[in-house]
Amino acid sequence: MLELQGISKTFFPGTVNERVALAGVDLTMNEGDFVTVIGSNGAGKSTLLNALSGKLRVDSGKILLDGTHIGGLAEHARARFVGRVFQDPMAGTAPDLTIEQNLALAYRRGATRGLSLGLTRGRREHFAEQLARLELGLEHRLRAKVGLLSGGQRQALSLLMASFTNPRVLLLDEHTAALDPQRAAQVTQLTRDIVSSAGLTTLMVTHNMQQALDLGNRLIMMHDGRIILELSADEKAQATVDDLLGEFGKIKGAELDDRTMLQ
Ligand SMILES: Nc1ncnc2c1ncn2[C@@H]1O[C@H](COP(=O)(O)OP(=O)(O)OP(=O)(O)O)[C@@H](O)[C@H]1O
Repeated sequence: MLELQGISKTFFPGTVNERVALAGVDLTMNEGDFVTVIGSNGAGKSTLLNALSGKLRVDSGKILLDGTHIGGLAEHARARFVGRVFQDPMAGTAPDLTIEQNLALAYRRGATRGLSLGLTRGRREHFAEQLARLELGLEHRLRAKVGLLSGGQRQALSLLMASFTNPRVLLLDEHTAALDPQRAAQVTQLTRDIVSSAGLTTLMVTHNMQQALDLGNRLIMMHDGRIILELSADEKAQATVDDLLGEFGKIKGAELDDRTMLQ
């Protein structure tokens, strides 16, 4: 179980640039919960994921994984149990390394430095099996440099790498936003398959309302550093994009991203 208890973060406190990014967020996720996160611009969505991954330290509040406080652990220490995929397809993979080298690095994530990549025959076979799940033919290109892949292929690979070691928490930060609609749909489907087959506890930020409704079993809406709406599985199943836009309409001054408005 993952529990966020009153987590808060203010950037540049006490200055003219002060920004309250998280204002006491409480969220409890059970094992296997897949929560989609939507919100206005600057609502605190990325900051929430950064707080969970350890990229930034919160000012107050607790992050508990099965009752253990992990808020004090550095990002590299959390990498063992937190997987993350970013919006930028270039962010999750190393372009100058081959597909198998990237996978090997993901495989030993969180292990002590200095170990070899351990690219044994058995390991390569395992990688090929995993890559075959993507249905992109990458299992035949284990020694190709990742820099040669398309954005969609790299994002699919990032997703596989992030989920490879069965992380306790998977964080998806608008991971389909930079892809064309066809590739985005493919990576969305892959997300559904990978998360459900491994039963991963997942938080996914998206500006795509339909995607937020289609994926996952719960939905939260954020504004001004707070969770202002939570939908349970049943409520989410019945909700429409218009309902969500209606909820946004109730927030005074909420700025929605152009990508949200265009849907
Ligand atoms: N590193 C930072 N330094 C200063 N302010 C920051 C930093 N990161 C985020 N903020 C501010 O914190 C607030 C929340 O930002 P955050 O990026 O979490 O929002 P978001 O919901 O992800 O927004 P968007 O959908 O526009 O990407 C904003 O006011 C933002 O300007």
